[in-house]
Amino acid sequence: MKIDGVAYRSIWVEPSDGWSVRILDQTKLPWQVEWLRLTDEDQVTHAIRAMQTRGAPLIGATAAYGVALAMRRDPTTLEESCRRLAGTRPTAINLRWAIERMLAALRNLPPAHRAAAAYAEAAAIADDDAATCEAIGRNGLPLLQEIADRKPNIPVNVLTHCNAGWLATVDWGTALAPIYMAHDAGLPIHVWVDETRPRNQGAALTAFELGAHGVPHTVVADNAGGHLMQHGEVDIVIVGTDRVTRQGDVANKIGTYLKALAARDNGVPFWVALPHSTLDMRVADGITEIPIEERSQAEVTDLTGRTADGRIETIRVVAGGSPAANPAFDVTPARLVTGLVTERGRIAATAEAIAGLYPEKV
Ligand SMILES: CSC[C@@H](O)[C@H](O)C(=O)COP(=O)(O)O
Repeated sequence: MKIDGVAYRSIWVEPSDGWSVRILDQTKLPWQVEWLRLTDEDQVTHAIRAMQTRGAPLIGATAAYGVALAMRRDPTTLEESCRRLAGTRPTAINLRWAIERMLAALRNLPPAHRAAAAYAEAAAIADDDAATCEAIGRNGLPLLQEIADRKPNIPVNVLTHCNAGWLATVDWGTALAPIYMAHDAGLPIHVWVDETRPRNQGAALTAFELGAHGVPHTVVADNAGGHLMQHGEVDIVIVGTDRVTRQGDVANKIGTYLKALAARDNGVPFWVALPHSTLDMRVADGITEIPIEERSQAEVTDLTGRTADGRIETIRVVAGGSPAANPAFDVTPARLVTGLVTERGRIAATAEAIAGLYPEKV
């Protein structure tokens, strides 16, 4: 990914000291590009909870570096640090996946060797995510190419929800990776960006990313998708995900399910892009078995933006004493999903296809 022409990853180790960890403060985007420097596990847990860093794969990589920072300070706290980091957010399974990988790599090492091994394992997780997302891009590209072939010189209209781009991963993104590759290959692409209330990941983050990459896009209110589909303005929906069950149910940002329903009603293909770290083979039924994060009411009652004179301000938009509810994710049943784009290829969202592609996970 590039910001102002400079290539970055979404997380990296500060080269000048070789141990502190840099992340973009996503609560400041798109108004300020501010790289935070994380120096201990507490800062990492805060960054994940407060969503300074977010997106399922990136949360996993950040937690892995949190373990490394904890091991640098006190290598005898491995189990406790992993428990704390794993408890920061409940829905994205990548967090548990990364912590379990860290535990497996470190548990049997003498404490004196744990810090170095933890940094190496966290770096391997980050490298794996970047390479995996790039492969997702390659495997998703033919979906867009096929549509472009059917309507030469007319933009392929993709609708996406939330942010599943490089800000949600170490690099490339999941749902946005095929879009970047299609754009770079010269396909005419236009993206409908759902604003994604309450936290506006679409309006703030996806629009920022696509703009930085020069991809034509339009931000729409979350409620616009069904209308656009009814009028033939959407060729394909591609979203990311925070957890996919062994039967293919998909947890993703709240509002995704409604897009899947509208897509089905209008014959629009609904694809879900995911890395292997997002598969949770321990659960089958997403609706009853995936814990859905409930976040603060303030995310619904308040809006943050930049004033004309450049100040970042938060204002209340909900009437006086009205309470709010804020479920952060929903589950789209596998029957509404056209298919899954993974680093190993594209498959149907069925138990058989998932088990066939990932036999080592069964
Ligand atoms: C590639 S992460 C999956 C996304 O589609 C997802 O909804 C997401 O961005 C994660 O939610 P967030 O609550 O912003 O961490």
